[in-house]
Amino acid sequence: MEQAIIEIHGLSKTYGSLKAVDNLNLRIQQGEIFGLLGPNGAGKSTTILMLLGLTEPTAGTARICGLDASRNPIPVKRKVGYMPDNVGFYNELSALENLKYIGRLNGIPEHEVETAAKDMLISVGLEAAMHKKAGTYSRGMKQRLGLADVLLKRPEVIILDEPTLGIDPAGVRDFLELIRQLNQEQGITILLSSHHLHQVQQVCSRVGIFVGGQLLAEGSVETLAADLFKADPHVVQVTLQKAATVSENELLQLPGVTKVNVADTAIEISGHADITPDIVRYFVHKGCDVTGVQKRTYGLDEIYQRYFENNIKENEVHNEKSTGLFQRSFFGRFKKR
Ligand SMILES: Nc1ncnc2c1ncn2[C@@H]1O[C@H](COP(=O)(O)OP(=O)(O)OP(=O)(O)O)[C@@H](O)[C@H]1O
Repeated sequence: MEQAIIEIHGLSKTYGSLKAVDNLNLRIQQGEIFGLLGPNGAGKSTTILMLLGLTEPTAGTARICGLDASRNPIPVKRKVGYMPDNVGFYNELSALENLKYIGRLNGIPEHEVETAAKDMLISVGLEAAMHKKAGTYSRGMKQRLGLADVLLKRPEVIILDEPTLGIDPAGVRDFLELIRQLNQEQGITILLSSHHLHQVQQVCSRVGIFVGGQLLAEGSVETLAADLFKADPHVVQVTLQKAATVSENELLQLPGVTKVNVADTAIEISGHADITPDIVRYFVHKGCDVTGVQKRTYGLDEIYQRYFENNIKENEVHNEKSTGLFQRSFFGRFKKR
């Protein structure tokens, strides 16, 4: 089997009676952008800390860049760049001065440190602001500076913990684009932890859905969707100009149609195959004025909800209240931002 750049096997961490991470198994290949997706308290940060050798596992192993993280924390630090959710800088120093300082700490020789720092600032789009004090930077600019800081040691893997927290939508878009570029142009493997479903979906090749210390599922969004929605993978939403008498039975007679849901002028039809042409023909033949036809694709939010429907109810019966709270706050946060 091809060696993965991150290999987690049977990894657990308990704090007293709390299982923060519970028997986690995960492999991430070189060059992937992997999204660790889960709500607050799911165990993402604890997993990251174990991968960096910053906290000792209760059981299991975390290997990164061929190193056992808990046995080799210092070599791991050299190969892995870690950006926490709140990066700290010297506010009175300029971005360039901050980076030069970090470069020296990382052992970059004096005659190279200025060029190296400038190169990194240029690569993260901070060229014009490099002489400004870090204290005057916006949250988005600070995250870029954080990325430059991490890149300075030319890491093989970058771990980003909630990197887009508190950045405005345009800043998020630019930051995600930057991550994608780094991955494509420099082949850096990226592990990104987040609870923002749509952001993760935009940038990650594979995701892991992490809840209550356990990995509920992993795979590409397409694979997860195909697996979860295999009963009726194709959904067509038809909108009519005005409510018509639509016969659900007639629609159910059309080849491949498995489910019909009529709500006033909006009709949702599910099927085994792509049923769009037959559906459109049906409504036109009935003389209905069709104002919209849309094929629904399943994104991470549907996948997440389906996991809740299928797993959470059974797994967390003992903790029903907190699950409800968590579910509400998770989707609440996702929708608000
Ligand atoms: N040092 C600690 N001592 C006791 N409990 C801890 C400690 N660190 C984390 N926990 C608990 O472990 C669980 C997982 O926390 P963790 O920070 O890993 O979650 P997370 O998914 O990163 O969430 P967040 O996005 O809020 O950081 C939480 O219930 C948290 O309270």
